[in-house]
Amino acid sequence: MTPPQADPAVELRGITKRFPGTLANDAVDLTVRRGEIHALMGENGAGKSTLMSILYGMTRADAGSVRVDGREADFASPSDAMAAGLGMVHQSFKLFDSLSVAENVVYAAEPRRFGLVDRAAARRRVRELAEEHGLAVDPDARVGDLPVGLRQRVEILKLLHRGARTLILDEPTAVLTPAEADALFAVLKSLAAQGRTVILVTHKLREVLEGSDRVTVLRDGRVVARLVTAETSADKIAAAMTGRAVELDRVHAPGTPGDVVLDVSDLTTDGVREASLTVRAGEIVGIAGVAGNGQSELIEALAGLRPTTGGRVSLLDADITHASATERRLGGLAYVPEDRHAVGTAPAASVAENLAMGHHRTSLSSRGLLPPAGVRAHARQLIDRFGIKASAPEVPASALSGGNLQKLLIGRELAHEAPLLLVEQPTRGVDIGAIQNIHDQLIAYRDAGHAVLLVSAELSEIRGLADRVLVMYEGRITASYDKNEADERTLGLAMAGGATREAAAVEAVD
Ligand SMILES: Nc1ncnc2c1ncn2[C@@H]1O[C@H](COP(=O)(O)OP(=O)(O)OP(=O)(O)O)[C@@H](O)[C@H]1O
Repeated sequence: MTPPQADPAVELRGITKRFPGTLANDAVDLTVRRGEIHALMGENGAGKSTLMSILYGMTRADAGSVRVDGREADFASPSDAMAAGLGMVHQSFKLFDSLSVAENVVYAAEPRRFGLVDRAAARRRVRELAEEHGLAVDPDARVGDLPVGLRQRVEILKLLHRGARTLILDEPTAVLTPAEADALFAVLKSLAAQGRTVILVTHKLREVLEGSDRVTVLRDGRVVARLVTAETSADKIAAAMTGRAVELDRVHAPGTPGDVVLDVSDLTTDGVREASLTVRAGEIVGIAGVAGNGQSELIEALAGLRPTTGGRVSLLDADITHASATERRLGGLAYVPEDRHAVGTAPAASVAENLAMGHHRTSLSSRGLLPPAGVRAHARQLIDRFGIKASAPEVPASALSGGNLQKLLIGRELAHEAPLLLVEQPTRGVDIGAIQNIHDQLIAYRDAGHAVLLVSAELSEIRGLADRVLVMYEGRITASYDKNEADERTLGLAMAGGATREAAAVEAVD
C-alpha cells in the first residue's frame, strides 16, 4: 500500500477540454502519487483518453495545469512528455516487427560506440532492464515472432530504457490472455514497489480491485469519485461510473436451437485446418482460444475475406464456399469484425452514414438510394437503443470514443436482422454498463431465432452467452462443450492444448 504522504508524480488541476458539442474534460483534478498504481475508470466517452492525451502532450487542454514530479509542465508533444519522465503504452503497439527485441528497445536512443550503434551494449541493456524489473524476454528474438504479452513487455522495456518514471497504460489487458494479464500485473507491482508510478486506464473491475492502489472515476468529463481500492468494491465503482446500480454477471437462460443455419465441414484456409461446425437458429456458438490460434482466420474465411482452400461452407442450405463477402451478406450473413477501425467503420463518414452502411438493399433504401431523412431516423433509433454517445448523428465516426465506436458497429450489424451473425470481441473496450446492454441485445437476437457465432478472448463472456463452446488450438477445433460443461478450468486447459493431448493420449491407448 502506498504511504499517503508519498509525493505526487502527476498533478492535473482544472483540466478542461471542449470538442465541438462535447465537454470532454470539465475542470478535472487528478493527483497520482509516486509509487502507486492508479486506475482511471469511467464509462465510454467519460473523458479518460482525452485526459491522458493531454497529460502526454498529444492534445492541448483549453484550461488547467499539469505538474510532473513537482515541476510545471506544458507539453507540446509526446517527446516533451517523455523527456519529463512519462511513458505511454498504447493499445496498438508501436514496434517494428522485423527488428529484434534489443533493436526495438533502444530504437532512437541507441547506445553508441565510436558513433556506431553498439549492439552488444543494447543486448546487455535489455538483459539488465529485464532482470531488474522481472520482464524476461529474449533480446535476440524477432518482435514479429513474439506473442502479444511479450510484445507488450518490449514496449514497457522501451519506455524504461528512456527513463520513464511514470507509465500510462491504456487498456493493457484487452488483448492479453488471463495468464499474460497476471504476469503484467506482477511486473506493474514490482515497478511500483521500486518507486515508479503507473496510471492504468481500464474497464476491468476485477483487475482494478486486485491490482491498483487507488481509483479515480470520471463521468461525463468530471471526477465523480476518488477511491482507495482496499476500501471499495466492484459494486461501488460500477455505481460511481454509471450513476446507478449495475447487475454484474447476469445469468442468461439457454437458447432453443432450431434448424441449421451455418454448416461448415473441413474448412481449411491459411491458419485453419479442417474446421467443422454448425450453428443453428436460436443458438449462440462460442469459440474460445488463446489469440492467434486461428479463430480470426476462421471468421474471416466465413465472412468471405480470406479464400477457403478446402472444405465446404453452406449458409441456409446454399453453398457459399467460394462466395464473395457481398454475396454472403446478401445470402444472410452479418459480421462484426475484431478491428473496428480499419475494417469495421469509415472514420471520415458521419455516425449516421456508418450506421446505414450495408443497408442499401434493405427497407431503409428506396431503389438503392438511402434517403437522408430515413438515414437520420435510423441513426437516432440505434444511437438510443445502444446508448451510443455522440453529440449528433452528423459528427464523423472519428469523433467517437473507442467504446462508442464499438457500440455503433454492433448496432449496425444487429439492425440487419441477418439469419447469421459472426461477431468477434463484441465488448472489447466497452464499459460495464454497455457490456450488459450488448450481451442482452445478443441474447435477444438469438431468442428472435437468429444464429450467432461468437469469438471472444473473454472466457466469462463466452461462458455467459454461448449455448455451446468450441475451443480452437493451433488452427484446429479441438474440443466442444455444452454450456453446463464449459467451466473455466476445462476451457482453460483445452485452450492451452490440453484437449489435443487428451485426444492424443486416447488414440495412443487405443
Ligand atoms: N477529436 C474529437 N472530436 C470530437 N469529439 C471528441 C474527440 N475526441 C473525443 N471526443 C469526445 O469527447 C468525449 C470523451 O472521449 P474520450 O475518448 O476521452 O472518452 P473515454 O473515456 O476515453 O472513452 P472510451 O472508454 O470509449 O475509450 C466523447 O464524447 C468523445 O466523443
